[in-house]
Amino acid sequence: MKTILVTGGAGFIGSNFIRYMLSKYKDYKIINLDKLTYAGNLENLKDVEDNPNYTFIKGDICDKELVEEIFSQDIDYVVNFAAESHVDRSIMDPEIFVKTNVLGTVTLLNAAKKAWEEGDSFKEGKKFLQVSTDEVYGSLGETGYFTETTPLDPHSPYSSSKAAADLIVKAYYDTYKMPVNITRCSNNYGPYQFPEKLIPLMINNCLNKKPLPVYGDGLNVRDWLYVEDHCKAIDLVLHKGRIGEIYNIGGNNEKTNIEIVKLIVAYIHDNVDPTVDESLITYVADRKGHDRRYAIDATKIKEELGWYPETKFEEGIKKTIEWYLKNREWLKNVTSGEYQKYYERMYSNR
Ligand SMILES: Cc1cn([C@H]2C[C@H](O)[C@@H](COP(=O)(O)OP(=O)(O)O[C@H]3O[C@H](C)C(=O)[C@H](O)[C@H]3O)O2)c(=O)[nH]c1=O
Repeated sequence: MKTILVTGGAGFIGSNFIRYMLSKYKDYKIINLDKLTYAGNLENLKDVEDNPNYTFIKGDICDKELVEEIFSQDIDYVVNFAAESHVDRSIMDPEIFVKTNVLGTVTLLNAAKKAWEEGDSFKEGKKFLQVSTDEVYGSLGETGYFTETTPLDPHSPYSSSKAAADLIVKAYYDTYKMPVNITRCSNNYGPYQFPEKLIPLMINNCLNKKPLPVYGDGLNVRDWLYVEDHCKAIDLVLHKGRIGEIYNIGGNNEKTNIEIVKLIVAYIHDNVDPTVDESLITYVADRKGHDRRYAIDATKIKEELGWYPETKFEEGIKKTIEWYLKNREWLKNVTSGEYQKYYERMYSNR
């Protein structure tokens, strides 16, 4: 029996992780601490809300009192998903990214340290897992891959805040020998992703026959990872990762943005609405400081823990689009109200 504190569990990756863990470990307790920002949604966990092993707490990881109170329970693992994660929003409004991503991480680390310390060391079997991103490494040219030893060179306020948090986590290992791991994943896709990110945004716009805004020349490259494969990797690192280590988690699946958009258009055209076609694609002003290419070398996690991305992209993207088609009500709910204002602000002057 283990108790895991999952932060940001009502978000995209966090909710997929909670679902995965509850179904795999019937005797694990999961506490989900989530602030329920615009991107966190309890609808994402409707199917598990009555599970006796699952508890939800609404709150901010920056709230020291609340976090310390949660640690009055015997927490074995922390998996810190809670983060402001959208690069474009970080360009418009950096402050909240530093607050949640950096200060929030330190608040969690401090509470875990206080609860787990035993004399000069830490109680057995505890771990703090920081979920990070390949964006901390910066941008690649046409060749090469990020390894765990690639120097940090973040460019956006978002990636800089994540790099700062990674360094704080590392400092707690270097200084206090706190049991930590850092994972750095590539671009995730799959069910429950908020439609500010490329794939669900394009699906939603196709379904509403709205222009498909492609930044710059559309040739930026991302390495796409199916969210369930990411959850499996985190589970492995949590249980078997060597203390103090960083693990890259990549999809081994590089695609240009325009390839992704055309693929979504073709799927919707062929399966849903034949009037949706590539004429919806609209090239718009580029993202400021837009990283050109991300590509991950995931040799370490494969060799040490036997993990590799199992889901082929063709299969994953099909499952993803079909999930959005089956969950149009969810899509409609998350894109009403505030989302419209965000969309106007983000795209009207591009
Ligand atoms: C929303 C949008 C995006 N794009 C481009 C910009 C990027 O080159 C690519 C993917 O953008 P997105 O914002 O979905 O994701 P990234 O900026 O690569 O970052 C994502 O993957 C990493 C790992 C994280 O850590 C971030 O949290 C996560 O948001 O599509 C467009 O061309 N048009 C659009 O409307």
